[in-house]
Amino acid sequence: MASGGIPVATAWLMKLVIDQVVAGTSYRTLVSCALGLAAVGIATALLPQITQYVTGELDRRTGVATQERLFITVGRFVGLARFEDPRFLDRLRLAQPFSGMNPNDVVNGVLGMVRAALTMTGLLGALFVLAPPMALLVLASGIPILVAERALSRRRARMVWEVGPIERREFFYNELLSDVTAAKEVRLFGLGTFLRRRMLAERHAANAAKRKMDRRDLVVQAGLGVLSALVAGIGLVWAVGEARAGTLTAGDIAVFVAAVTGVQSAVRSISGELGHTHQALSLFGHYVAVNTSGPDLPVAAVPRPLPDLSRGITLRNVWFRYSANHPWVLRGITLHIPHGKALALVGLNGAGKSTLIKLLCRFYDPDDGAILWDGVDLRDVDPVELRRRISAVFQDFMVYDMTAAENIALGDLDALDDHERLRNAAQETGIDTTIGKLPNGYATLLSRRFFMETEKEEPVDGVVLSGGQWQRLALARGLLRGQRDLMILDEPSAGLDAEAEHEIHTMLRRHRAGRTSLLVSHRLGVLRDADRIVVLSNGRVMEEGDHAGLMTKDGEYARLFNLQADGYRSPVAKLGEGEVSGRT
Ligand SMILES: Nc1ncnc2c1ncn2[C@@H]1O[C@H](COP(=O)(O)OP(=O)(O)OP(=O)(O)O)[C@@H](O)[C@H]1O
Repeated sequence: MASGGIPVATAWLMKLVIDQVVAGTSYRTLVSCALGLAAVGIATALLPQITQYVTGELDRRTGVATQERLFITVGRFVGLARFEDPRFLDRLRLAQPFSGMNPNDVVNGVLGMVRAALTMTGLLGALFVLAPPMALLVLASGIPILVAERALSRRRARMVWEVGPIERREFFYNELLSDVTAAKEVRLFGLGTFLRRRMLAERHAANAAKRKMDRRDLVVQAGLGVLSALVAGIGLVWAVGEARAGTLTAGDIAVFVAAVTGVQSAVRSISGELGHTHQALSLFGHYVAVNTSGPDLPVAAVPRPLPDLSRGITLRNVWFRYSANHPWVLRGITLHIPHGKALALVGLNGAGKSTLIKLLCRFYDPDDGAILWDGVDLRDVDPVELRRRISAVFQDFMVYDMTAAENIALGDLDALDDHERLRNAAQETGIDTTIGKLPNGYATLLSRRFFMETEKEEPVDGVVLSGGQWQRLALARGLLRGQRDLMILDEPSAGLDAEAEHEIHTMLRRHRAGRTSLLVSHRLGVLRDADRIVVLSNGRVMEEGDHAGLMTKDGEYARLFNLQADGYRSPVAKLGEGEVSGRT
């Protein structure tokens, strides 16, 4: 605000100094005016620095507050569907501070406009005193500037939204080219050039949209600049004529020139700020839209209490598809997971096993039918409470770039500082000895993406585990959750060697004895002792029974089981033996 008044004060004090010099007033008065001018000069020098610091601090504070609020909202989404919606992901990207969203920009824009309006009003006042028609002309010349800037900022906001998906794809290729997991295939299959070209194609597409916008900006701004110069030129010619006729003093001319250029620059500044504020508001709009997007799955206002599981979980005619544009994945599934028993799900790839598990965790709701926990519909209970009762090891478990202790503790954050519990879980899955041998034991960073945080001056590298070791660690994370009502194991031994698989399954068998569990594995041998085996095919229950019963029935389960068993028992196929020999 203070800096808004400075140009006005400078122009007016300047006029006084010039007029007094010309009129030959006393030295004392002249000095006091000059001192006033000097004081304004000091303020002119200091205010931009102070403003810059204050703006920076406001940016930092609003940045923290908005990021925190945004991720509290994102954390409240119960299901997964939003994270699979490209439109939502675009919006989420634009709502984040790194994409330029900063609510403080709105505040700064408004303050900037007020500041410029203050300057403009002061200078216009001065201009009006000297030359009323000129004041009106300058004011009128501001109108096209305002209209043009508003149209430009609307266009720019639309462009930012349209470029969003393009930049997200570019980021995806960028990540692929710098990610160590992707690096193997990228190098072996020679994908570097292909991916780089795709990344650059996205960049070119984004640049083309921005260039088009900048060109439009250039043409409009140049036109506005010429218009302003014309108005100032007309004014100057008029002022010189008036001065010659003796109507204007030398000081008047000084203030006139300062006022015309000052008013014009204030009008430009107002319209520029208007454009920035409009853009900041439209980015802020994405932030507001995410924050007010409401729950992704309906949550009961007064959730029903979730009883301790005593009878079991029932799926009653469950139909599900990922969206109206996707095919049905589950087509009328009805099955019961009895309390205290182990139920195994078997089926070919894509049969719907993992989908069924996701519904049990209520990451999605069935489109039709219901899932009942001791008779209570999952839709009626608090999802946080439901998940507290479940322990799970997913097929695509997470590998966190954190320490070994943290990687296990993420299964139950209460155990973060409970070394005893972490070790017990690690011992159960046979990973304790491996962790013990790491350079920093449980405090070893299991990643080479960052350096370890140690006391040492020199940076210390993290450690990389093998696939099977990670699998054991993920299992330890699941087991850390202890005695939950339902234990879900989706391919818990996929990466393990034969010995480890046997050892882990013996341990899991012991662990799940008397507990309700759901198992999924393509290695049918490890499922054979489940209390009940359900064969899914194309989203339907095809067969159901125990191992012996299903083998006697000689249906799909028996076919798959025998196929796998034959693979182990039958001698190596003769065909091709000759071709293979001699090759490495
Ligand atoms: N997030 C998703 N969005 C859309 N379709 C999906 C999604 N996840 C899975 N599908 C589709 O649902 C079907 C069932 O997938 P699901 O992962 O449940 O199979 P699965 O029986 O677990 O298979 P697998 O044995 O290969 O793990 C597949 O056709 C798959 O393409």
